[in-house]
Amino acid sequence: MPAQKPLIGVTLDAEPGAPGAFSRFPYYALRQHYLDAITHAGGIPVALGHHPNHAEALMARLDGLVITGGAFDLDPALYGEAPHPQTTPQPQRTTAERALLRAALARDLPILGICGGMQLLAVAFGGTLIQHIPDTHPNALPHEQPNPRDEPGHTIAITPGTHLATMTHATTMRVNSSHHQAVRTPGALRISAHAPDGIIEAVEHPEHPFRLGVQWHPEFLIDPADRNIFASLVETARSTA
Ligand SMILES: N[C@@H](CCC(=O)NCCCC(=O)O)C(=O)O
Repeated sequence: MPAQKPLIGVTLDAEPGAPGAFSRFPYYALRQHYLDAITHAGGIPVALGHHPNHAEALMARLDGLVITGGAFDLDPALYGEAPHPQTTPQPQRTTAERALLRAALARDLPILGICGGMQLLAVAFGGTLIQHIPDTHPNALPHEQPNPRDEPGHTIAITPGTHLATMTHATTMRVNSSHHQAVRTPGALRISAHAPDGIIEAVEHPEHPFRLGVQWHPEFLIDPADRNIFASLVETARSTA
């Protein structure tokens, strides 16, 4: 009997609703790329709403977790800082995602954090963030790339000997970029990729086979190695289900 496809939870963005928007009422939102990338890798994606009290029951039924990105920022109080003027928290989403992350960690599930999700993962392991790259890194690359997000914005160098290097079989990747913040210190995680300007582009847990955060959006599948990331997530979820 073929192995069952693993169920991979995927966090959602939330919009308040407005006349002329998708709905006048509050709604969840998510680009289709996320669910498509998991499906193409052999998993079954499951969209997760913002109900922290469901987190443990949900992760008990799921085999992995993807914490997606969004046009918002973590509350800097989570890493001991005062807010920067350019920092825009989304408390309801962060509360829900922190509960899902805690529940997934407690069950030793594979976790992929994408963009803002990488930042949440780093902070959960004691890391800190750069709240607004242009202020502290004036010579940085344009990490909010001017060209379309389905095109590469810059390259990254992958740290040899890391899980990211092993799963991608790559030393460099071409990635898109859509962020104004970045990981400043990785806490208990290790750095597995940098941009040419030194900005941290990936972090991972050194002992766990798949607790990975990436600053770019691999769900666009721009670089062939992006497919390896989702394949490794699904295979880890399948083998540990
Ligand atoms: N706080 C982060 C958020 C970056 C991020 O998740 N961007 C994604 C944009 C929307 C999307 O396409 O998902 C930062 O700005 O650094």
